[in-house]
Amino acid sequence: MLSPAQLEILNTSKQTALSANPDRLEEIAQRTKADSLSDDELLAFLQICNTLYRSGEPLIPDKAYDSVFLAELEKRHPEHPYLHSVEAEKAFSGKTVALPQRMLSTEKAYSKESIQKWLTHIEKAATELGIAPETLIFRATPKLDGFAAYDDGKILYTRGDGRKGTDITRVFERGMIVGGSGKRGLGAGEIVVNQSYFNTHLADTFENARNFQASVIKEKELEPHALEAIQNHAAVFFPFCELPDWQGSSAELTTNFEAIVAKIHTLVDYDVDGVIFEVTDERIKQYLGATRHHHRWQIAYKSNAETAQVKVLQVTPQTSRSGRVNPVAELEPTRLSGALISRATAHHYGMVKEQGIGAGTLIELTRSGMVIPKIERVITPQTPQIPEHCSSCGSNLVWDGDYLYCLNTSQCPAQIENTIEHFFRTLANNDGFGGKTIEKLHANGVNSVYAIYMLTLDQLIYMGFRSQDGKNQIAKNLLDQLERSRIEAIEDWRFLGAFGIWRMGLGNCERLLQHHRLLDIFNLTVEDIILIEGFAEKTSAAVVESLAMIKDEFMKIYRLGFNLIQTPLISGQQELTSPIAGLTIVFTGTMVHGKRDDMIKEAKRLGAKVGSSVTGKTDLLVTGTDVGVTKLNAAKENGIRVISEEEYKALLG
Ligand SMILES: NC(=O)c1ccc[n+]([C@@H]2O[C@H](COP(=O)([O-])OP(=O)(O)OC[C@H]3O[C@@H](n4cnc5c(N)ncnc54)[C@H](O)[C@@H]3O)[C@@H](O)[C@H]2O)c1
Ligand SMILES: [Zn+2]
Repeated sequence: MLSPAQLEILNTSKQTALSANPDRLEEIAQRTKADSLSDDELLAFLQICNTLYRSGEPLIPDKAYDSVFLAELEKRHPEHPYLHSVEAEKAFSGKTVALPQRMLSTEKAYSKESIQKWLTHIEKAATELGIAPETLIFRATPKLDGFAAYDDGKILYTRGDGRKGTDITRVFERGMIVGGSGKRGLGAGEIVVNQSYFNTHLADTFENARNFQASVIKEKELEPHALEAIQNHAAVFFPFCELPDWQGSSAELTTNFEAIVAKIHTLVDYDVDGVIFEVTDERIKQYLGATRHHHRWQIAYKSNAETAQVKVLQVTPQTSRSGRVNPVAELEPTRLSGALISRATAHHYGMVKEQGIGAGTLIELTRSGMVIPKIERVITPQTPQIPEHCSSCGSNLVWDGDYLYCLNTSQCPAQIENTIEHFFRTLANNDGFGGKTIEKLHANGVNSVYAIYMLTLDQLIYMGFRSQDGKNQIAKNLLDQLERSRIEAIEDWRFLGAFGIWRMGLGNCERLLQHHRLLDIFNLTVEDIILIEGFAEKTSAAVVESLAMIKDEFMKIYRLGFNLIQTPLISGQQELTSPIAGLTIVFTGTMVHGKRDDMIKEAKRLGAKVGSSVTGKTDLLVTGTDVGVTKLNAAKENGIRVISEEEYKALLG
């Protein structure tokens, strides 16, 4: 499942048609097979992965991105511009400014041989310049896996597209310090977070370090834990020139290669995803220059140790807002290509049971980007740890296929609290309703979003929302935030998404509301929803069912009066300009360009009526191959225009 955050990024970036189709996106991401994709699809997929990765919400592991999808593009089109430029990041809000110096990516090497080749290249350049190769000094530093930025002493810039970045000086105003000597103005570096700090203080709030780093940069008010991390100096901007390093000659580097690489990985307590080698002589740097993608005097070595064998300490069940119980394996903390990993998820309890995952199980772990890694393979199984009762409410758990569920929807604290938390988090126009507050409210008998909106100041104070000196500011703040959530404008699709309807992530909510007004959606049938692109039959049925279930609660909350921005309807606009609006069309035969069902949906979207047989009312008969004579004759008799699939495509333009 794509997360709400991922869908939101896709929604706002709208780069490609593929980003409007989360189901297809997920299918590609999960199969990690690139050869079946068309060129367009492959490029679109790479761009989407890149956008998500740079926004802190990676969709696929780095390894899959590099060695499956990027490699496929390289195999097909070695000269493709995407491979030869800096992968741009989605612009963060803030002023766009030209970078004082170009920021590039790095060339990558995965073997010692490639590094040796690079050394030979540098030595050749030295000889050409009349410099004795033995006198050259090489520098090795940890390749920080953080968020690249550039500090000119006044402004801190993001890398952007390598030429223009965003002014994010605000991170210094938030109290972030510079790592190393602490001096400003030292050029390129990365925003990084201390690994041990992340694991003990942030791992519960942020899915991964990349996610945290991106959040530090955003304009939005900082999450309290993130602010605390900055103030505790656990998150810093570290200039590359200040990094601890190894320096030596080419001969020393070749002789002690493995030891140097191992040593560099231990020099900092930040996520590291390789070693950067560079030559220090400025004359050679100048002489070699750069491609549009990387400096020729620098190279990144990435070892392939991206998998590790790890022991499971225990499997912890977590009940989600839908009642599904997810198995989370707590692991012996293990360093995997730079990151310290202490938790992994198994796909579902079916897998836990079948493969024997419990205390003491040895598993093979693959680092998935920076996301909580998934368990790839069980090496030595143990007795599986399967819960019988919900860890939150104690009710009996039941199996549905591979999944375990707690069915106590109306009383299970985990489900209620996660549902409420999801509501406020999705609205994203309020603060204060995090896990702890909601837990406390629930402990005081408040068990729905509506009930929260009904609370009075006295009730909140009575529940203990006041400071030790008896002041009522905390309770007042909560009421203010509730008010703010209603007054501050939000898109109606976000409001709908906050109800956590099954299969209705933010992307689907927006798509639905592009075709129907918010209050009309409760009257829709499965057939109505299927017509919308991206909704298959199963999804449509689930949506109708869940909408019916939440209708009462939805209406109660809706009537509180929120400041909703209406999604513009696209069907109306498309219909007006569509060449087939108002026509009655019949499709017949086998279509070659796509499925007939899809063509029917498209035609309806463009304002046409679609008939199943040719009658006097038919305007257009569209024919594929193997067309039956009955329809053709009927068309002839009624003087109806008959066109081929090609002609129909041309008509739509
Ligand atoms: N998982 C995904 O979906 C996904 C998507 C896009 C990219 N990626 C990953 O991103 C990588 C490509 O990103 P990139 O273009 O940023 O290139 P890169 O990984 O080669 O990193 C280049 C950057 O390294 C930084 N750097 C860190 N430590 C440094 C040091 N000690 N000295 C000098 N520079 C240092 C610089 O900021 C430079 O901009 C690939 O490895 C890919 O796996 C993953
Ligand atoms: Zn429960």
